[in-house]
Amino acid sequence: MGEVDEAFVQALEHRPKLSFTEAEGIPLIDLSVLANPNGNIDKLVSEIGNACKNWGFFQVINHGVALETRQKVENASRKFFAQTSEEKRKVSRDEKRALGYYDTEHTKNVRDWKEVFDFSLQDPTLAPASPAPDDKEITEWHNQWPDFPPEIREACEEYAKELEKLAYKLMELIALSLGLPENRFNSFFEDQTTFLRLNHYPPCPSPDLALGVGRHKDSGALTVLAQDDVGGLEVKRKSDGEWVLVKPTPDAFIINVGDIIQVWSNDAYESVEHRVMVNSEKERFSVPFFFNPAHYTMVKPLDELTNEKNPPKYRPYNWGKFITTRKLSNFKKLDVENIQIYHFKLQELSNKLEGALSINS
Ligand SMILES: O=C(O)CCC(=O)C(=O)O
Ligand SMILES: [Fe+2]
Repeated sequence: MGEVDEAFVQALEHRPKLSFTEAEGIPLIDLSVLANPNGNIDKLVSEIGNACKNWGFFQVINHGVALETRQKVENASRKFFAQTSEEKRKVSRDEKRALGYYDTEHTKNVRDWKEVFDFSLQDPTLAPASPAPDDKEITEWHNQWPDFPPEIREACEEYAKELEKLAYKLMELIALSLGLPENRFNSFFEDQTTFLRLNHYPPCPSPDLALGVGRHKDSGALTVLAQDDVGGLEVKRKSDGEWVLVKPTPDAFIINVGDIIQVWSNDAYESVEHRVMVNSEKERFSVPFFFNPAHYTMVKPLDELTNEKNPPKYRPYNWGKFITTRKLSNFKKLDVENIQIYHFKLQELSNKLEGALSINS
């Protein structure tokens, strides 16, 4: 099949299997008890803790986000992506503008079969001007709203606010599940760098060779994802390393632990690899909400979760510098692996550190 450009072709070992065996899927958690002021949340906290520990991924239902709010974004997203490239490129992301439309993202140096539109929850969002460790200059990320469809801005802003409430609730439940006070994580998000992404995966002539998104872990704290009814998201099951399809569940959100929770929890909860398969017939849409802390956050294992027997497994890293290093890497092909949390891991892999730091220079 010569129809897919070489840039999209995955190495043999990373190509998707197009037939699946029926496998145990990620946990489904009912959040309805949160709507009841006298509800006992102990059972819920333990379900969330088990899901974070054993899977790093789960779905939630009865989450309090109105279906209409979600549908408005999905409809606006369909209308936006149905336009010509020329129209979409009027709001392009580039080295200077961190947010907007983009269709050449690479994951692990292979191009993804997708196009995206990024916008941040807080407009503007403050972030470092460059990845250089000594550069203290701060810049503002501004949203770039397209003219069409006219309702896209309001739909996205309303959705982002609703999702933020859900993300805080989930972080509170995760804090409780780690034996921490409910509000332990809240202050990290005061000047948050949270952003949302409209993903469009067009039909692909060779779904056996390319991926919508190559295998990766999410680098932020927590991801709350809405997927449509097409399916394609696969999660690497912790118990046996098999890729498991996350079957679409109507009106559910898919939640996953990101790298920052992994570090905060000192590996009690792990960020899990996932990827997106594409489909030769159907296009697919999804909307992740990436809940990310303030740029000045020094990410490190929480003092309460470490002690002499369980010493910190990571040295602190600056979240703003991490994310700007990642963003910049989208615009130049790296000859080294992109920055990853294991580069900050103590003891193990310390020789990898040199390679990671050279990205910054
Ligand atoms: O589209 C999806 O289902 C997941 C996308 C994803 O993993 C990401 O954008 O980080
Ligand atoms: Fe992801």
